Amino acid sequence: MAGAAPTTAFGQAVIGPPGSGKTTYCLGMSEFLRALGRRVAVVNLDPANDGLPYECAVDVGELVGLGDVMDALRLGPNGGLLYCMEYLEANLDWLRAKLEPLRGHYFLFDCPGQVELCTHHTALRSIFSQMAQWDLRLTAVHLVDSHYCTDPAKFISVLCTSLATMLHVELPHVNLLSKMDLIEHYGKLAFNLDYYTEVLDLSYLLEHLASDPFFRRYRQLNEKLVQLVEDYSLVSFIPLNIQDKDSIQRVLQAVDKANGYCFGVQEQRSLEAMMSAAMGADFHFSSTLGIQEKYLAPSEQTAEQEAMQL
Ligand SMILES: Nc1nc2c(ncn2[C@@H]2O[C@H](COP(=O)(O)OP(=O)(O)OP(=O)(O)O)[C@@H](O)[C@H]2O)c(=O)[nH]1
Ligand SMILES: [Mg+2]
Repeated sequence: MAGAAPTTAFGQAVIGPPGSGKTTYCLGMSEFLRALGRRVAVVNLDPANDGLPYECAVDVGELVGLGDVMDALRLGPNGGLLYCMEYLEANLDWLRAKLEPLRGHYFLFDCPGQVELCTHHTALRSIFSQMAQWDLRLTAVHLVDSHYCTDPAKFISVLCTSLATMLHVELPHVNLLSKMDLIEHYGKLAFNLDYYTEVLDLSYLLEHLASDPFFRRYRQLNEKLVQLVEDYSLVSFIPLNIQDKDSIQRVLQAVDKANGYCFGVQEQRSLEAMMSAAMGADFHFSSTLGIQEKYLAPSEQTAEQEAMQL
């Protein structure tokens, strides 16, 4: 890797709110990367994740069990999960010993969905910064459900949490709008898609909110929040349809650029050339990535599923 020692490892820290699609992303991205010829190791850092759909190289559940913590310390799921992450932070030699034999792999870290872990709690950030000391160059891949584009107020809150996450996690960063295969089912968006992905002039969002009597009272607050996001001008999104290889390719190019992987000698050829060589027309994911029928856009449902619904 240009500028990278032979021991340098690369990977993605997959973060985002509960249900945003992190685990499904790790499955889809790992299949895509393996088709590209990368040796992939998926590491589960979410003690609440059970029934993992992917081949898990390291599972934090071997170190600390959320159920045990909740029982022993009489904590709820959220407090229990934060305790587990603090316990992992205090026992990083365990994680290092697990990762060492995987040198040469490309890592995907499937992280917990608690928003506070990415906006103000320090455990996850210090785990990432410790990994940087181990010469593991990560890109934070932050998933946000594209459903939030359907409501201006929700989109403003997503902009704020995305900005707070970027400033707190302190990693090269890519924001994704996930579940784009469902976007048409959410009804007509107020603006076209690149308004949301490029985060263009947010004053239009405010106009939209002002028309709602409930939000009219909070106009000044919304103006300040929008101004904060615009002042930093850090937030933008890449739309992701996890079942579409061109969509994943665009995400991977942004991720590889962010953490410097793309400047490496390992893949002299451009990613596109790698894709067409490795993918061909017949590349397909091994399953619907565990996306339950109820989440599948009708176009994705097979004929027999449709027949069953008649
Ligand atoms: N249609 C569709 N459904 C998806 C997609 N990604 C995830 N889902 C569904 O959304 C639900 C949540 O997905 P997960 O991958 O478990 O989300 P997560 O972020 O790991 O959730 P937590 O582990 O609870 O934080 C599952 O039922 C998935 O099948 C997608 O791209 N499209
Ligand atoms: Mg998950």
